[in-house]
Amino acid sequence: ITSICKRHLSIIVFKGDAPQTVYYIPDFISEDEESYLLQQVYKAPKTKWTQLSGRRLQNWGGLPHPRGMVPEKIPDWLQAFCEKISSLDAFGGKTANHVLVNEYKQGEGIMPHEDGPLYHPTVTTISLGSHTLLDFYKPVSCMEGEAPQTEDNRYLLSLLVMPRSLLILQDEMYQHLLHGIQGQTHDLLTEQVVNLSFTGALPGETLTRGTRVSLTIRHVPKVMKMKLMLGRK
Ligand SMILES: O=C(O)CCC(=O)C(=O)O
Ligand SMILES: [Fe+2]
Repeated sequence: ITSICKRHLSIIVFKGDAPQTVYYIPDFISEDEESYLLQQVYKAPKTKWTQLSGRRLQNWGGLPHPRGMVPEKIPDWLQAFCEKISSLDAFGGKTANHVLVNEYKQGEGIMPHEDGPLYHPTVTTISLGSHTLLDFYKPVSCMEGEAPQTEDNRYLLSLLVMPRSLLILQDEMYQHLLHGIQGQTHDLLTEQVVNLSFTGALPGETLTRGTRVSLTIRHVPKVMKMKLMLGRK
Protein backbone atom coordinates (compact mmCIF):
# COMPACT_ATOMS: atom_id res chain seq x y z
CA ILE A 1 0.00 0.00 0.00
CA THR A 2 1.43 3.33 -1.02
CA SER A 3 0.14 6.78 -0.30
CA ILE A 4 0.65 9.22 -3.14
CA CYS A 5 0.00 12.22 -0.94
CA LYS A 6 -1.48 12.88 2.49
CA ARG A 7 -5.07 12.95 1.27
CA HIS A 8 -5.02 10.46 -1.59
CA LEU A 9 -4.50 6.77 -1.29
CA SER A 10 -3.16 4.54 -3.96
CA ILE A 11 -3.28 0.86 -3.20
CA ILE A 12 -1.09 -1.35 -5.24
CA VAL A 13 -2.03 -5.01 -5.01
CA PHE A 14 0.09 -7.33 -7.10
CA LYS A 15 -1.33 -10.21 -9.06
CA GLY A 16 1.72 -11.78 -10.67
CA ASP A 17 3.52 -8.62 -11.74
CA ALA A 18 0.37 -6.66 -12.63
CA PRO A 19 -0.26 -3.74 -10.27
CA GLN A 20 -3.89 -3.10 -9.42
CA THR A 21 -4.75 0.41 -8.48
CA VAL A 22 -7.31 2.10 -6.28
CA TYR A 23 -7.57 5.82 -5.66
CA TYR A 24 -9.58 7.05 -2.70
CA ILE A 25 -10.23 10.80 -2.69
CA PRO A 26 -11.99 12.10 0.45
CA ASP A 27 -14.28 15.13 0.12
CA PHE A 28 -14.23 15.04 -3.67
CA ILE A 29 -17.51 16.98 -3.58
CA SER A 30 -18.78 19.57 -1.09
CA GLU A 31 -21.73 19.18 1.29
CA ASP A 32 -23.75 21.51 -0.94
CA GLU A 33 -23.01 19.36 -4.00
CA GLU A 34 -23.95 16.26 -2.01
CA SER A 35 -27.35 17.74 -1.06
CA TYR A 36 -27.89 18.91 -4.63
CA LEU A 37 -27.14 15.47 -6.08
CA LEU A 38 -29.39 13.71 -3.53
CA GLN A 39 -32.18 16.16 -4.32
CA GLN A 40 -31.84 15.47 -8.06
CA VAL A 41 -31.75 11.70 -7.56
CA TYR A 42 -34.99 11.80 -5.55
CA LYS A 43 -36.61 14.18 -8.05
CA ALA A 44 -36.42 11.55 -10.81
CA PRO A 45 -39.76 10.01 -11.78
CA LYS A 46 -40.77 6.81 -9.94
CA THR A 47 -40.53 4.88 -13.23
CA LYS A 48 -36.80 5.67 -13.40
CA TRP A 49 -36.16 3.35 -10.43
CA THR A 50 -35.63 -0.40 -10.79
CA GLN A 51 -36.18 -2.33 -7.56
CA LEU A 52 -33.72 -5.19 -7.02
CA SER A 53 -33.30 -7.41 -4.00
CA GLY A 54 -31.41 -5.33 -1.48
CA ARG A 55 -31.19 -2.08 -3.43
CA ARG A 56 -32.84 -0.01 -6.12
CA LEU A 57 -31.22 1.71 -9.04
CA GLN A 58 -31.48 4.31 -11.77
CA ASN A 59 -29.70 3.82 -15.09
CA TRP A 60 -28.57 6.90 -17.01
CA GLY A 61 -26.88 7.13 -20.40
CA GLY A 62 -28.33 3.99 -22.00
CA LEU A 63 -28.23 0.23 -21.40
CA PRO A 64 -24.75 -1.23 -22.02
CA HIS A 65 -25.01 -4.06 -24.55
CA PRO A 66 -22.42 -6.33 -26.26
CA ARG A 67 -23.47 -4.94 -29.65
CA GLY A 68 -23.22 -1.37 -28.43
CA MET A 69 -25.11 0.92 -26.07
CA VAL A 70 -27.92 2.98 -27.54
CA PRO A 71 -26.92 6.31 -26.03
CA GLU A 72 -29.34 8.50 -24.10
CA LYS A 73 -28.59 12.03 -23.02
CA ILE A 74 -27.26 12.25 -19.48
CA PRO A 75 -29.11 15.01 -17.59
CA ASP A 76 -27.13 18.19 -16.93
CA TRP A 77 -27.00 17.64 -13.17
CA LEU A 78 -25.07 14.40 -13.72
CA GLN A 79 -23.15 15.47 -16.79
CA ALA A 80 -21.25 18.09 -14.80
CA PHE A 81 -19.86 15.40 -12.49
CA CYS A 82 -19.13 13.05 -15.38
CA GLU A 83 -16.98 15.81 -16.83
CA LYS A 84 -15.32 16.64 -13.53
CA ILE A 85 -14.19 13.03 -13.12
CA SER A 86 -13.24 12.58 -16.76
CA SER A 87 -11.00 15.63 -16.47
CA LEU A 88 -8.88 13.63 -14.00
CA ASP A 89 -8.14 11.41 -17.01
CA ALA A 90 -9.83 8.45 -15.36
CA PHE A 91 -11.05 7.07 -18.70
CA GLY A 92 -8.00 7.44 -20.91
CA GLY A 93 -9.05 10.81 -22.31
CA LYS A 94 -12.69 9.81 -22.94
CA THR A 95 -15.68 11.34 -21.15
CA ALA A 96 -17.91 9.19 -18.98
CA ASN A 97 -21.16 8.33 -20.76
CA HIS A 98 -22.89 6.08 -18.24
CA VAL A 99 -24.07 6.48 -14.64
CA LEU A 100 -25.68 3.94 -12.34
CA VAL A 101 -27.36 5.36 -9.26
CA ASN A 102 -27.71 2.76 -6.50
CA GLU A 103 -29.68 3.37 -3.33
CA TYR A 104 -29.05 1.13 -0.32
CA LYS A 105 -31.24 1.51 2.73
CA GLN A 106 -29.66 0.73 6.08
CA GLY A 107 -28.86 -3.01 6.12
CA GLU A 108 -28.93 -3.44 2.34
CA GLY A 109 -26.02 -4.41 0.10
CA ILE A 110 -24.87 -6.02 -3.12
CA MET A 111 -23.58 -9.56 -3.63
CA PRO A 112 -19.93 -9.98 -4.64
CA HIS A 113 -19.77 -9.62 -8.41
CA GLU A 114 -17.73 -8.48 -11.40
CA ASP A 115 -19.04 -5.63 -13.53
CA GLY A 116 -18.33 -7.39 -16.81
CA PRO A 117 -16.53 -6.40 -20.01
CA LEU A 118 -18.82 -3.66 -21.34
CA TYR A 119 -17.06 -0.80 -19.56
CA HIS A 120 -13.69 0.89 -19.87
CA PRO A 121 -11.61 -0.84 -17.20
CA THR A 122 -12.13 2.00 -14.75
CA VAL A 123 -15.04 2.44 -12.37
CA THR A 124 -15.50 5.65 -10.39
CA THR A 125 -17.94 6.00 -7.52
CA ILE A 126 -19.21 9.05 -5.65
CA SER A 127 -20.87 8.20 -2.31
CA LEU A 128 -23.76 10.26 -0.92
CA GLY A 129 -25.57 10.21 2.40
CA SER A 130 -23.76 7.44 4.25
CA HIS A 131 -20.47 5.56 4.40
CA THR A 132 -20.22 1.91 3.43
CA LEU A 133 -17.65 -0.84 3.36
CA LEU A 134 -16.78 -2.15 -0.08
CA ASP A 135 -15.39 -5.68 0.20
CA PHE A 136 -13.06 -7.37 -2.29
CA TYR A 137 -12.82 -11.08 -3.04
CA LYS A 138 -10.58 -13.30 -5.11
CA PRO A 139 -12.50 -14.92 -7.96
CA VAL A 140 -13.42 -18.57 -7.56
CA SER A 141 -10.99 -19.66 -10.27
CA CYS A 142 -8.11 -18.28 -8.19
CA MET A 143 -8.52 -20.87 -5.48
CA GLU A 144 -6.68 -24.07 -6.09
CA GLY A 145 -6.39 -27.15 -3.95
CA GLU A 146 -8.75 -28.67 -1.44
CA ALA A 147 -9.98 -25.64 0.47
CA PRO A 148 -13.73 -25.05 0.06
CA GLN A 149 -14.38 -21.84 -1.84
CA THR A 150 -16.42 -19.94 0.70
CA GLU A 151 -16.96 -16.22 0.62
CA ASP A 152 -14.92 -16.09 3.82
CA ASN A 153 -11.77 -17.58 2.40
CA ARG A 154 -11.98 -15.63 -0.83
CA TYR A 155 -12.26 -12.33 1.08
CA LEU A 156 -9.22 -10.07 0.62
CA LEU A 157 -9.75 -6.55 1.99
CA SER A 158 -12.25 -3.74 2.45
CA LEU A 159 -12.34 -0.06 1.59
CA LEU A 160 -14.26 2.41 3.72
CA VAL A 161 -15.98 4.90 1.44
CA MET A 162 -17.24 7.98 3.23
CA PRO A 163 -19.97 10.33 1.99
CA ARG A 164 -18.68 12.82 -0.61
CA SER A 165 -15.65 10.66 -1.45
CA LEU A 166 -14.60 9.49 -4.89
CA LEU A 167 -13.31 5.98 -5.39
CA ILE A 168 -11.49 5.04 -8.58
CA LEU A 169 -10.83 1.38 -9.33
CA GLN A 170 -8.68 0.57 -12.31
CA ASP A 171 -7.42 -2.26 -14.42
CA GLU A 172 -6.85 -5.53 -12.63
CA MET A 173 -8.32 -4.37 -9.34
CA TYR A 174 -11.52 -3.79 -11.23
CA GLN A 175 -11.38 -6.61 -13.77
CA HIS A 176 -9.95 -9.44 -11.73
CA LEU A 177 -11.41 -9.10 -8.23
CA LEU A 178 -15.03 -9.30 -7.17
CA HIS A 179 -16.58 -6.52 -5.11
CA GLY A 180 -19.63 -6.44 -2.89
CA ILE A 181 -21.31 -4.76 0.08
CA GLN A 182 -22.60 -6.83 2.99
CA GLY A 183 -26.14 -6.12 4.09
CA GLN A 184 -25.20 -4.81 7.53
CA THR A 185 -26.46 -1.98 9.70
CA HIS A 186 -23.12 -1.45 11.50
CA ASP A 187 -19.51 -1.70 10.40
CA LEU A 188 -16.70 -2.56 12.77
CA LEU A 189 -13.53 -1.02 11.42
CA THR A 190 -10.74 -3.59 11.55
CA GLU A 191 -7.26 -3.55 10.03
CA GLN A 192 -8.77 -5.23 6.96
CA VAL A 193 -10.10 -1.78 6.04
CA VAL A 194 -6.93 -0.80 4.23
CA ASN A 195 -7.69 2.89 3.63
CA LEU A 196 -8.75 3.65 7.20
CA SER A 197 -6.10 6.28 7.84
CA PHE A 198 -7.40 8.31 4.89
CA THR A 199 -11.00 8.44 6.09
CA GLY A 200 -10.86 10.17 9.45
CA ALA A 201 -12.29 7.06 11.16
CA LEU A 202 -10.44 5.12 13.82
CA PRO A 203 -9.53 1.43 14.09
CA GLY A 204 -11.90 -0.36 16.47
CA GLU A 205 -14.65 2.18 15.84
CA THR A 206 -18.14 0.98 14.85
CA LEU A 207 -20.00 3.10 12.30
CA THR A 208 -23.77 3.01 11.88
CA ARG A 209 -24.94 2.97 8.31
CA GLY A 210 -27.72 5.15 6.98
CA THR A 211 -29.20 5.29 3.49
CA ARG A 212 -26.39 5.48 0.95
CA VAL A 213 -26.76 6.61 -2.64
CA SER A 214 -23.83 5.85 -4.91
CA LEU A 215 -23.14 7.26 -8.35
CA THR A 216 -21.13 4.77 -10.39
CA ILE A 217 -19.72 6.76 -13.27
CA ARG A 218 -18.12 4.96 -16.20
CA HIS A 219 -17.20 5.06 -19.85
CA VAL A 220 -18.89 2.56 -22.16
CA PRO A 221 -16.64 2.39 -25.22
CA LYS A 222 -19.05 0.58 -27.54
CA VAL A 223 -21.88 2.92 -28.47
CA MET A 224 -24.36 2.48 -31.35
CA LYS A 225 -24.55 5.21 -33.92
CA MET A 226 -28.23 6.12 -34.15
CA LYS A 227 -27.99 6.87 -37.89
CA LEU A 228 -26.57 3.46 -38.72
CA MET A 229 -29.26 1.79 -36.68
CA LEU A 230 -32.09 3.58 -38.43
CA GLY A 231 -30.60 2.95 -41.87
CA ARG A 232 -30.27 -0.75 -41.30
CA LYS A 233 -33.75 -2.03 -40.46
O1 LIG B 1 -22.59 1.11 -4.58
C1 LIG B 1 -21.43 0.84 -4.89
O2 LIG B 1 -20.48 1.51 -4.49
C2 LIG B 1 -21.14 -0.34 -5.76
C3 LIG B 1 -22.11 -0.51 -6.88
C4 LIG B 1 -21.72 -1.63 -7.80
O3 LIG B 1 -20.84 -2.39 -7.54
C5 LIG B 1 -22.42 -1.82 -9.08
O4 LIG B 1 -23.47 -1.18 -9.32
O5 LIG B 1 -21.95 -2.61 -9.91
FE1 LIG C 1 -20.13 -3.44 -9.28
